[in-house]
Amino acid sequence: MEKTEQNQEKNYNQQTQSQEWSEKTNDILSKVRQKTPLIQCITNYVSMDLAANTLLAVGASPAMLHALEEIPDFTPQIDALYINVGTLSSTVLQAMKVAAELAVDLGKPWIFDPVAAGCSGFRLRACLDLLLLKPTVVRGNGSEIIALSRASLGDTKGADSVHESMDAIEAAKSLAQATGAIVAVTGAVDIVTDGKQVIGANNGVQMMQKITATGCSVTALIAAFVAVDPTHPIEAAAAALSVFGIAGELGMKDAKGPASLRVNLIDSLHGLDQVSILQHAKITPLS
Ligand SMILES: Nc1ncnc2c1ncn2[C@@H]1O[C@H](COP(=O)(O)OP(=O)(O)OP(=O)(O)O)[C@@H](O)[C@H]1O
Ligand SMILES: Cc1ncsc1CCO
Ligand SMILES: [Mg+2]
Repeated sequence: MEKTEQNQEKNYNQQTQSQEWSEKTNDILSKVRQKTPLIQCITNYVSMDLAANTLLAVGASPAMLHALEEIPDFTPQIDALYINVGTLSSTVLQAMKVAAELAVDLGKPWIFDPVAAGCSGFRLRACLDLLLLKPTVVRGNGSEIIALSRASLGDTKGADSVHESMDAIEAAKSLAQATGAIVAVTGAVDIVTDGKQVIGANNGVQMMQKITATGCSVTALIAAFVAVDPTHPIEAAAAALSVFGIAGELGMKDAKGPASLRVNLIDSLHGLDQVSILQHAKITPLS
């Protein structure tokens, strides 16, 4: 086959794969709207409002219940558990561990956001302990995923990343291999890996970094997507990342800055339809 023909075939295959990913994304969002999964969120105080509104906007039911005493009654009722260590304390860490163990025992997915993992010994140890409890998906920024994969304190700026997501691809792959979790890294390009294949989701706008807890909220969204498609967590994670990014792109059109984008993001998520998803989703295999 000639080189131009080979290139044409490669382009055709890539376009077909992208189209299939867009359709998958639309299907999973439709399932969330139909099934309205209940998501228990043990998350940080900063993110509670935006994460709950993100879940409601796509049709899921958020429940921000984090008391240890409530876990035996409540966790059996949920469709997925979301754990985020953003404003960690020893009390809430205990509740996180008990809830994660129970979710695993009950066969329910749990999704982990290791905010600022490389910032302090207490936080790093807590994150490494939680990883041993077998999360279905881990989603962090570049610095968080690099710190976890090296199991060491590292270059980071609190909850903000000092790394590009693409710089964390190898770290994400080795973390996925070591833990058995699907690992997602957000940034200019979001990536998702099971340790072998790497999928890129290329939606979103830079201004999303200027709204606190957008990362926490997209992890909550991943939990809702995995809740309705628990046997395909890599697809569910890529779809959630793309959907959140598309909502950011649409919301940016008449935003004046981060505050109006925050409002528009929720409106766009709520109004997202098949046409917008098929037109805007940019998910492609990177390897
Ligand atoms: N440069 C960028 N261009 C486009 N989208 C971006 C960019 N940077 C981040 N995003 C998007 O912003 C959202 C949050 O990602 P980010 O990596 O900032 O998470 P985070 O650092 O964990 O945030 P937080 O801790 O505030 O919750 C994701 O949906 C991501 O795709
Ligand atoms: C700013 C901040 N600090 C702890 S959690 C959080 C929200 C973004 O991760
Ligand atoms: Mg974060």
